[in-house]
Amino acid sequence: MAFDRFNIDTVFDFTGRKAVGESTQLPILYYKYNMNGTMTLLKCMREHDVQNFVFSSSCTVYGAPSPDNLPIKETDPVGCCQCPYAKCKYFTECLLQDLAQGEPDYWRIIIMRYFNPVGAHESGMIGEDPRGDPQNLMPKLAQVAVGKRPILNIYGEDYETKDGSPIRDYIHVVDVAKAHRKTIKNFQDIRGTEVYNIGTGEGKTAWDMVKAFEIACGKPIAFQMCGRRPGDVPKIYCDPSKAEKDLGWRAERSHTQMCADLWRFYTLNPNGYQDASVLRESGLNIEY
Ligand SMILES: O=c1ccn([C@@H]2O[C@H](COP(=O)(O)OP(=O)(O)O[C@H]3O[C@H](CO)[C@@H](O)[C@H](O)[C@H]3O)[C@@H](O)[C@H]2O)c(=O)[nH]1
Repeated sequence: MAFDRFNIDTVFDFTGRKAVGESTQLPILYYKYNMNGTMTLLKCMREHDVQNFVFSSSCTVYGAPSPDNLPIKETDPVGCCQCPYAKCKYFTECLLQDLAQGEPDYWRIIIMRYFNPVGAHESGMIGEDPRGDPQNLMPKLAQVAVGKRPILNIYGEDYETKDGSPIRDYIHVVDVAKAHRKTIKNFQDIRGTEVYNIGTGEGKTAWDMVKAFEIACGKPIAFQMCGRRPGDVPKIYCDPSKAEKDLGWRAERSHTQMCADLWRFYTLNPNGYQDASVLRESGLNIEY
């Protein structure tokens, strides 16, 4: 087991399934993967005296916030969740709070509430390679652009937004990675749990992302308007100022850069990581 073989002081838990719509169809799978895995990990950590834990949570724990309550802060209410995926994140946050209350001088737990991470590393060598049918907007958009999928469904045209499509706080995945690096220096100041919003603070509609992606790939995206997707919230974006104050982190990359980097990854890797052995053998060393 890794805990016996290595001298571990901090665990980052990135595991789990992550599709809102899919979770409404497969709740047992979500409860099994997204909660049992983290519980087992925490048990092993305690047995091996590892105190520092960073949990990948999600903005979905805020449920569907009132438009008057945006941008959303870490202190705003959580738990009124719209789908099983979100409930698993919320229940795991509850477990972490309970652990910290039980042993306040032992655990040092950072909960990162990601908004919508998208994009790829600017080298075009590291990106998302979904197995099977992707559920999220950006990989689907990229698949339409490369011709792997005929058309993009746009879920909802009657939300109260400038173009009728839902608003999200899309954040470049490299900015998310950088936020994690910042946490490592901060554990000495943490007792119990600390929660951070990891977003840009700016809301974009699904249409904004489609238009930005069309510019990145230089071609129109075939689309069709569909009804609302179960479990979707109309509008959410965050106040990320706590992460800036405590961790010295803020998002630096725009939504146009997210699209450009994602498109570079797809054009350089049309078969995803099927060719990953080539990457390993090349001795690639990517700097963050
Ligand atoms: O084919 C698609 C897929 C999505 N959307 C819309 O695009 C937006 C974003 O959807 P998606 O990319 O699936 O993200 P979310 O449902 O907002 O949830 C994502 O973002 C959360 C916050 O980080 C994560 O916790 C979840 O894992 C992740 O699925 C939503 O308005 C969807 O309705 C479409 O219009 N068509």
